Amino acid sequence: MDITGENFESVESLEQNSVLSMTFQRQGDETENLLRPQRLKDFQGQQKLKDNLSVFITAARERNEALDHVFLIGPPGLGKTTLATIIANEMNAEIRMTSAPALDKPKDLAGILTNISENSVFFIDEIHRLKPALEEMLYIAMEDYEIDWVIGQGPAARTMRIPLPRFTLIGATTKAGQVSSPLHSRFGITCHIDFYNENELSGIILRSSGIVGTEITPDAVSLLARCSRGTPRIANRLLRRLRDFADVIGTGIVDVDIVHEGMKRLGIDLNGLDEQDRNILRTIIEFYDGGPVGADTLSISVGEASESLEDFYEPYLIQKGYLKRTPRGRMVTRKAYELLGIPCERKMDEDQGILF
Ligand SMILES: Nc1ncnc2c1ncn2[C@@H]1O[C@H](COP(=O)(O)OP(=O)(O)OP(=O)(O)O)[C@@H](O)[C@H]1O
Ligand SMILES: [Mg+2]
Repeated sequence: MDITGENFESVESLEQNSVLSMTFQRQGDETENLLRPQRLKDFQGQQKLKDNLSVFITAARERNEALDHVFLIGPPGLGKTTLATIIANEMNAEIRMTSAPALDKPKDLAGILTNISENSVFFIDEIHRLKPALEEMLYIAMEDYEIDWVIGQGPAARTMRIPLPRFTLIGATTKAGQVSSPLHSRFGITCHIDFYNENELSGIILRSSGIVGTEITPDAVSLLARCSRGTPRIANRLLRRLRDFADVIGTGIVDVDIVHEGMKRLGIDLNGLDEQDRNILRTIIEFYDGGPVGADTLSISVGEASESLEDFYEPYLIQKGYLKRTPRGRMVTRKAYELLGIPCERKMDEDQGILF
C-alpha cells in the first residue's frame, strides 16, 4: 500500500471532503428523506429479509458487539440506502456515509476508517466502483480491524499496522456481478432486495400519502401500486405528481380517474412501463428482428447510457418477462410483441417464450 507518512497529514481533511460531498448530494433529496423510513417496522415488504436482519441486530445488540458486515444488493430505488440508515438506527450506532467514486486515494478511505467510533456503521454506496488499492485496504479492515500503513519511501519504507475500532461495513450495489469475490466473501450478511409486489407498494403509498398529507382512495392506491414498477422510489415520485394533478385538475383527492389521467399524461402504462421501456422493446423488434443484440449497440440505438439501461430498465423488463439476457445479447419475448401489438413471425420456444 502506498500511503506515506506525509500523506497522513491530509487524510482527515480529505475524509471531510468526501463526507461533505455526500451531504450536499443528500440535501438535494429532501422529500425523499422525509419519506425514508427510519425503523425496521416502517420498512414495508421484504418480510424474510427483515425477519433475518431483526434477529442479527438483536443478537449483536445483546452481545454489545458491532453487527457483522452487511452487503445490500438490488436495483435502484428499492431501499438500500434506507436499510443502511435503519440498521444504524436499530443498532443505536453512528453512521458515516460515502460512495466508492468519492474515495479516490487509499488515504481517503484510511481517513474515514481511523476516525470512526467503536461499533459504528460505515456505509459505502456503489461499492462495485471501489478502486483495487482501496479494496485491498478494506479486506484487512473488515477482517482484522487494522490497516497497513507504509511510512517513508524506497528502502527505508516500513509498514505499520494501525488498529481500528470494531465497525460494521455496509456495502450497497446495483451490480453484484462486478464485486470481486474476495470482497463479497468478507460480508457476513448478504441481503438481496427484490422488486416489491403490489401489496407491499400499496403499503408504501399509504404510508407516504399519510406523511405528505395527500388524500387517496383505496382503488387509486392499488392502481398506482401497479404502475410503480415494483419500486418504492417510483411509487413515491408518482404519488407526488398525482397530488399535483389532483390539486390542479381534480378535486384535491387522488382517485382512480386522476391515476388514469396522470399515467396517460406521464406516458406510463398499467404495467408500470414508460416510453423508454417500450422504446427499448420496439427497437429490438424493429431494428434487430427481436434480437439478440449486444448491450452496447442497444444502448446507442435507444439513446440511453448503458449504465441506466443495465441497472434501471433491463431488470424490470426481465422480471416482467418482456426481455431476456442471453450469452449472445438481449432478446425480446413473445410477451413484448403482444404488448406492442406487433405480429411475431419468428418461431418461439413455447416453454421459454423466446425466439430462436
Ligand atoms: N421498504 C420500503 N418501505 C418504505 N419506503 C421505502 C422502502 N424502500 C424504499 N423506500 C422509499 O424509496 C426511496 C428510495 O429508496 P433508497 O434511496 O433507499 O433506494 P436505493 O436502493 O438506495 O437506491 P439507489 O440504488 O438509487 O441508491 C426512499 O426514500 C424511501 O422513501
Ligand atoms: Mg441509495
